[in-house]
Amino acid sequence: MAKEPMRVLVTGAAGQIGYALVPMIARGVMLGADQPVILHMLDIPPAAEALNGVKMELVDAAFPLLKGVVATTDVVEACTGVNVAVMVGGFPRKEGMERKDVMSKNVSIYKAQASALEAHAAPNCKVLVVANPANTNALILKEFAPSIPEKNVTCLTRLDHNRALGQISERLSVQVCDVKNVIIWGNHSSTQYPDVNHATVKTSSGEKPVRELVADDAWLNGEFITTVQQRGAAIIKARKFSSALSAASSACDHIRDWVLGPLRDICSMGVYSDGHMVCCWTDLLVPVHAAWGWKSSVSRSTSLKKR
Ligand SMILES: NC(=O)C1=CN([C@@H]2O[C@H](COP(=O)(O)OP(=O)(O)OC[C@H]3O[C@@H](n4cnc5c(N)ncnc54)[C@H](O)[C@@H]3O)[C@@H](O)[C@H]2O)C=CC1
Ligand SMILES: O=C([O-])CC(=O)C(=O)O
Repeated sequence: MAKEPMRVLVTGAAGQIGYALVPMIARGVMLGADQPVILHMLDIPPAAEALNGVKMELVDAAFPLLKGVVATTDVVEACTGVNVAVMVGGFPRKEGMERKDVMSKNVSIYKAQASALEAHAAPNCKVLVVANPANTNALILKEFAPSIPEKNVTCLTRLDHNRALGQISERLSVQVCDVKNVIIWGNHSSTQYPDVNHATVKTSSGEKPVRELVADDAWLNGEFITTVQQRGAAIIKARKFSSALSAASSACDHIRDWVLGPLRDICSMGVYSDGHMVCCWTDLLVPVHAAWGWKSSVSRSTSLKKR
């Protein structure tokens, strides 16, 4: 029997991440190839015409899984009945800025949208905050939507996780799908800690630790970490815009693993923390005292199986 459609909200849908993300959702990349979806797209009034253009393209692409599109500048209409909310709306940083430099503009957006989600989203709505500073925006959203369970409010560190996989794959000239179990600790900022201490690569003679195969601790403890930490800035320098297709794809990975699970490998996501960080996968739970991140920010890597 065909599944009931799930309603997926994308805020900032007329922007560059939105433009890359909505076709991925409509194709089943986020929720599965047998899951019909109704897309709710929100943007601000100055972007209404562009938003309508995105809607026209979604119609023109004739996605079989796409059962409806709500394109609106009304936050209540956008949030009504949504099962998944991907919060991309906000302002990106420009070259030379840190992500925290867009905080004052973006944080106020998350207060208003939290209230609308709290009042109108479906029960158990799962929220992913992408807009920067992603951890802080997620914290604001959680505070202003107290009836949404805190475990349902997350932010994106999967892009950093995927970047770490990509760097290891390039360094070792192996397929990225053969690299697993990197961890991103801390915030989606230049203070994050990409950790390869549990990471392995599938080889013809079994799984091998990344540290053993790379055999260059100076690189792993130095250039590798700064490359992942600074990758967003490097993309801005090269493209003059911040990353979009990789952010959209990583948002799909985040929600897919969360909703569809079960996980076999470690994945990284920002979740609410009481000051500790926990990394767990399969049945193994490894608590680590928080050495970075700020108090009550969302900053841990976790297996969704435990959530
Ligand atoms: N967490 C992560 O890994 C990443 C986060 N980002 C962040 O994602 C955000 C979006 O990036 P882009 O799509 O490149 O920016 P963009 O400027 O292309 O698009 C943002 C969209 O949000 C809309 N918007 C602004 N205020 C809004 C509001 N109150 N309600 C709904 N929509 C609103 C804008 O009109 C625009 O269409 C930025 O904050 C960026 O820094 C970007 C890449 C990775
Ligand atoms: O760096 C930025 O501003 C955009 C972003 O968060 C990323 O690409 O990681």
